[in-house]
Amino acid sequence: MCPHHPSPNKPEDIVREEGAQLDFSRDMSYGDYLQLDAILGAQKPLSPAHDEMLFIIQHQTSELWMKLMLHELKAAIAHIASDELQPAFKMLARVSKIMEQLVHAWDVLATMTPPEYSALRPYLAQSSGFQSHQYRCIEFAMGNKNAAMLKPHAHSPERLAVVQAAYEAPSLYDEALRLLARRGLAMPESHTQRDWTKPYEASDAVEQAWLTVYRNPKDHWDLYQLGEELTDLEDAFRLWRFRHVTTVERVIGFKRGTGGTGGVSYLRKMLDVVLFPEIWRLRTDL
Ligand code: HEM
Ligand SMILES: N[C@@H](CC(=O)c1ccccc1NC=O)C(=O)O
Repeated sequence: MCPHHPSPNKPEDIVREEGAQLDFSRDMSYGDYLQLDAILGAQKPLSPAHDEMLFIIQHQTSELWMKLMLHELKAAIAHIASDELQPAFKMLARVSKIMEQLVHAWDVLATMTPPEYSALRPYLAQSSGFQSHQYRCIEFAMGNKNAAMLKPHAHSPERLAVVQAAYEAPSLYDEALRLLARRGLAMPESHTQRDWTKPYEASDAVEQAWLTVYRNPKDHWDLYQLGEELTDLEDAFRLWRFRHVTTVERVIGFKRGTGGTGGVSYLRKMLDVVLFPEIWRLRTDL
C-alpha cells in the first residue's frame, strides 16, 4: 500500500475511488435488465396474513427454477436425439442441482406453522400446485405421462397447447433408449417407436441393454455416464416429492387438498412413481 495515497475506508470514498457508475439516466441498469419492476411487482397477497408473502415468493421462485429446468431439459433431450452427449450431460447435471435447490427450499416453507397457514388457506380457493403447467411439463419431459393432467389447462387453449406438446413429445428416457439402440444395443421396437403419450412400461430387454453398459463401463463410457445422470435426476426428484408430502402433512395433516385430491394420500401415491425403472432394476441384477 502507498503511504502517500492510503486506500479510502469511508464507504462513500470507496465508491468514488472505485469508479462505480452512478448515473443510469441514459444507460440500462441492473433493474432494467432483470425486469425487476415486473418481478417485484407480482406479489399481491389476497389475505391480511403475514405468511402469505412467504407462500407467494416460495411458489414464484419455484416456478422460476422450473422455467430454467424446462429450458435445460428440452435442450438436453434435443442434444441426446442428435448424439451430442457432452452438452446434454452438463444440462442434466444442472437440472439435478436445481432440483436439489428446490429440495432445500422446503426448509424455508416449513417455518410456516399450521395456524399460520390456516390464516391464508381460505384465500387460495380451489387453486393448487396440481395446476402448475410448468410442473406438469417437467413430469411429462421426465416420462410420467397421464392424459388426465391435461384437463386443468383446458380453459386456456394457449396453455393447453404447451402442456399437450410436452405430453406428445418423447421424454428424456425415450430419447435415451433410442440412443442406446443407435449404439447397437439390442432394444425392442416397442421402446424406440411408440405412442409417446402412453405411460412408460418397464421391459426386461431394456434392462439387459443397460446391464451391458453397466457391466462394461469402459466400452460404453458415455452411456454409463448418461445412466448415472438419470439416476441423479430421479434421486433428486424423489427427494422433492418426499419433502413435499412431509411438509404438507406437518402443515395441513390429512385434510383434502384445495385441488380436490385426498391431499397427503394423493401425494404418497406419487412417491411410488418410478421414472427410469430399468436404471434402478439393473442394480439388483448386476
Ligand atoms: C404449505 C404448503 C403446501 C401445501 C399445504 C401443499 C399441498 C398440496 C396438496 C394437498 C396437493 C395435492 C393436490 C391438491 O388436491 O391440492 C399438492 C400438489 C402439488 N403441489 Fe403443493 N403444497 C404446498 C406447497 C407447494 C410448493 C411450495 C410447491 C412448489 C411449486 C408445490 C407444488 C405442488 C405441485 C406441483 C403439486 C402437484 C403434484 C403432483 O401432481 O404430483 N406445493 N400440494
Ligand atoms: N393444495 C394446497 C394449496 C396449495 O398448496 C397451493 C395453492 C395455490 C398455489 C400453490 C399451492 N401450492 C401447492 O400445492 C392446500 O390444499 O392447502
